[in-house]
Amino acid sequence: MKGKLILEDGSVFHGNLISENSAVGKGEVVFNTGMTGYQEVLTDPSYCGQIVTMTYPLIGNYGVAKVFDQAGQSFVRGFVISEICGNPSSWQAEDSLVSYLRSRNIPCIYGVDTRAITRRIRSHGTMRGVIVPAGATQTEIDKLFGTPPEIEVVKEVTTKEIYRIAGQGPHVVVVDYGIKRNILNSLAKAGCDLTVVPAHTSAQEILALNPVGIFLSNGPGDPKDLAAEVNTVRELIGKKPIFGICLGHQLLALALGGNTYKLKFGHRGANHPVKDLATGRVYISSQNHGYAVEEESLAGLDVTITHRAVNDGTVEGMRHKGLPIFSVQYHPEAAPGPDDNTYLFKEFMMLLNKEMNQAGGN
Ligand SMILES: NC(=O)CC[C@H](N)C(=O)O
Repeated sequence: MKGKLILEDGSVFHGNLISENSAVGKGEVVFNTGMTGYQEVLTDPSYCGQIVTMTYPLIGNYGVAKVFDQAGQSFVRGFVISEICGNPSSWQAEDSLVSYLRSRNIPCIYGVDTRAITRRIRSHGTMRGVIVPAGATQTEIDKLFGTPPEIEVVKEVTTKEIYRIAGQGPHVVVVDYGIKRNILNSLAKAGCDLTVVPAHTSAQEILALNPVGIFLSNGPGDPKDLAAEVNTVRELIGKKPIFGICLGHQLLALALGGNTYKLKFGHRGANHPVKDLATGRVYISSQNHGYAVEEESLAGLDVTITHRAVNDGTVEGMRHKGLPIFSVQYHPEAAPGPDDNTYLFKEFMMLLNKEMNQAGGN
């Protein structure tokens, strides 16, 4: 079935729809430059509300397997591919991407010029868009564009109930704003005993669980839409060691008195270089963010900038000067991407062990 992707600026990209049942999708159109990792991208809850364009020209060639899912379902509003591989080959493949997209009713358009889309987004900035059948009327299209942008995306992706992932080490409360499975795996692998709580959990409820430390997860949307969550983080500062990733990093910055802003077209891919400012070493990182922490807003706060994006200088990490609190904008858990940054989970463990020793010594 023929279809098209229409951007807010009126540009139209023609292609084929993967299924008639899920022909319509609307959301903010973003691009991801990863050469692999399409299944992790599809199931990363941080993409909730967005239509993702993959810039790599051939997607689906190693199929899909359960082990790569980052959540129980996909929250993307659409997927845009140049050439889709219907005949995958990999020892791990359990199914093809085509049937994965169809069985989950994920709106997908393929056979489109993804590089042209990317160039347009790069020059105009991120825009909203819709995926529709070729025959969609202007009234139908106007109606889709007429609906307001989604802001309650964290509510959609956060866990509905508290759950535990038992471990031998320090107890950590994980605030789930839309957590990727591999973050939970990485924390568990580092030795943490985990209690995962919904995004709206209050500071009192979190502290009542008596954690050694607190982890703030990744998640979709604009951090400034999360006033209650920012207040909660503010109440937690100074009480326990805190580690934040991506949205967690942004919420921490807002809670400390800093500011966030929207990037023109964001960072999404698996090979973004970040510089550790203390050592000068450059790490290759997995990234997925459309917002960032405003550097000037951190001046005068008790915060040191620890990492910076090599491509555009964006703040990619910070650390509190006096408290055991640190955060990164990129994804040390990778999935997809390189494992260069998993040492950060060990650093969190060191803070937790120190906290336990101090508590033991009191
Ligand atoms: N991966 C994330 O946590 C993304 C954070 C936020 N939604 C952003 O786009 O910047």
